[in-house]
Amino acid sequence: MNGTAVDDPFACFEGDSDDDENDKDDESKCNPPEASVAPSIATDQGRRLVDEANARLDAAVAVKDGLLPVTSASFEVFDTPNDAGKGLRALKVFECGDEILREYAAMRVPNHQAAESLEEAEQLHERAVQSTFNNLHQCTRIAIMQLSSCDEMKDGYERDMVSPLGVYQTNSFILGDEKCGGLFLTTARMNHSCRPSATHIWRPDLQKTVVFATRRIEIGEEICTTYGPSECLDTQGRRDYLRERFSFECGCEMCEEGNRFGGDDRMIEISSLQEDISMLAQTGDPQAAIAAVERCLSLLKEQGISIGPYMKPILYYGYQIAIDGLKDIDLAESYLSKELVLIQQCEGPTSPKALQIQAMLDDFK
Ligand SMILES: C[S@@+](CC[C@H](N)C(=O)[O-])C[C@H]1O[C@@H](n2cnc3c(N)ncnc32)[C@H](O)[C@@H]1O
Repeated sequence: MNGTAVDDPFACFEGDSDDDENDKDDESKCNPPEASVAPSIATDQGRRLVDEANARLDAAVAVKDGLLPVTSASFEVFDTPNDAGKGLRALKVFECGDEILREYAAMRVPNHQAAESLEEAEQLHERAVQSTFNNLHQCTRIAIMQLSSCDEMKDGYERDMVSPLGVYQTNSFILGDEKCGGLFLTTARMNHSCRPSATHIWRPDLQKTVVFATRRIEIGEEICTTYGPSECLDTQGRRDYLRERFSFECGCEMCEEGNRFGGDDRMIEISSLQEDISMLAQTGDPQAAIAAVERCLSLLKEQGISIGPYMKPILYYGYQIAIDGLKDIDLAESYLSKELVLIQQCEGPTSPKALQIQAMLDDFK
């Protein structure tokens, strides 16, 4: 049977997101009345009820700290119909820019350890992952070990041979500039799509990862993010990247259905335009560079990937070329305004980057 409520032994928590503003409501839902004040119930059944209530109270606190998965009436974990294992799917309609969830890291591990060799660096990393894992609350260790692991791809591997390192490598990602990686129990359930419906961003100001819809997501539709690559590649290129980097064969709709989405031809044209833009900007042909920017933006839109990581550098190029090459302030302002809308949708309206761009726009006035 699908769904977090059934699969997850800790699934007693409700709430659209782990939003601080919702915390008070969530607490009143999760706190069983008088749970922590043991009344004088002498029976075994009474004692068991109090123990259960206290366990729920502990767990309710834990979910606020990223120690347990976030559960919600807005999405659920389900078994995907293809080879991608579990995934996240929408239980309500999300519009582009809607926040889907936010959560603290269950586990954070520093990335940069001084080492003499690659081998030593790998050993240090493995030790750091293992010792961080060992120090976690038991319920978090159990929740982590329920996640998928690239170990499972290896021949002869059984589920009970999966290691914390394998799970960490499969599910963690780098936290912005913070020189460490993080594993997030709910975000980790999002599969990759080369034409994603969502994006996840580490917000250092909140110390949380936040997931936003990058287009309308219908009820029942899978919520997918992108694991990369950052440049536009054809199907073969993207699949090679994902196989080498993450050890899986991408089965997303864009890879499976190729040219239904204009696929390879369009992606190859976008890729060559990306190269043209930087070359034209450097060789002092700003008019041609701006024409390439505009063509690129319209192809990204046609491809259905115009809200997300591909778009940001193109808009930034447009802004730079308009300022430095064309000296056209109005055009520069229009690229910056588009970038602001994009960042507000992908990182949140009060994110540090959105506020920074807003301040730049205010300077134009
Ligand atoms: C971060 S986990 C995502 C959640 C995972 N499916 C689960 O069951 O918990 C990454 C793993 O999901 C699978 N996966 C993610 N995106 C995929 C895709 N587009 N095609 C095939 N498998 C995918 C791969 O096995 C990958 O190693």
